[in-house]
Amino acid sequence: MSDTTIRADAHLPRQGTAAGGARPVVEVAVGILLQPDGRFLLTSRPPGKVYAGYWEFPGGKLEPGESVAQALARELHEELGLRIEPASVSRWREQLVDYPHALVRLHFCRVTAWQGALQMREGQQAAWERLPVRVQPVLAGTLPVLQWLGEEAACDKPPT
Ligand SMILES: Nc1nc2c([nH]c(=O)n2[C@H]2C[C@H](O)[C@@H](COP(=O)(O)OP(=O)(O)OP(=O)(O)O)O2)c(=O)[nH]1
Repeated sequence: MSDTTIRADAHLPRQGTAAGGARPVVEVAVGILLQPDGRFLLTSRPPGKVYAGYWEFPGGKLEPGESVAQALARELHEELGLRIEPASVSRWREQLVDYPHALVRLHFCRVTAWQGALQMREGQQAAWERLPVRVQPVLAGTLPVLQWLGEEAACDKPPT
């Protein structure tokens, strides 16, 4: 778990804080679909959702009783028509993000195999990207992943 919470749009009021109690944490499963050549899949948030048009990794909220891997498999199928096997999913990092609309814990998973052709089932867009990414804007809670991928790529390079 990252020891820092990202506070997105800090100037905006937070929903769910009026009663003064602790804000519930919304658990979210997120998939980083990686091609052998290093490209990864970003999708745009569909019309009608908060931060519509922002780019993110595919995924969504856990339903009651679901594991992260189960939620990710369900979301990838619902949103993109892709099927994944648990063996091709590995939990990577977590990040807490404090948005005006919700406090979310993002469970980032690396996915190296999937079946099916991409279908944009929610009116979103998809792009196979490399660093630096061409699509904009990128969601605040998604930006750290780009930094982590960049750090990994730097570590993989031979010393000059
Ligand atoms: N999928 C995804 N969500 C992200 C990323 N980064 C990030 O901050 N988030 C946040 C945005 C949302 O607050 C939350 C995901 O919730 P969502 O509303 O998209 O989830 P969902 O698909 O289950 O939506 P719904 O059923 O309520 O329509 O996680 C990311 O890279 N991918």
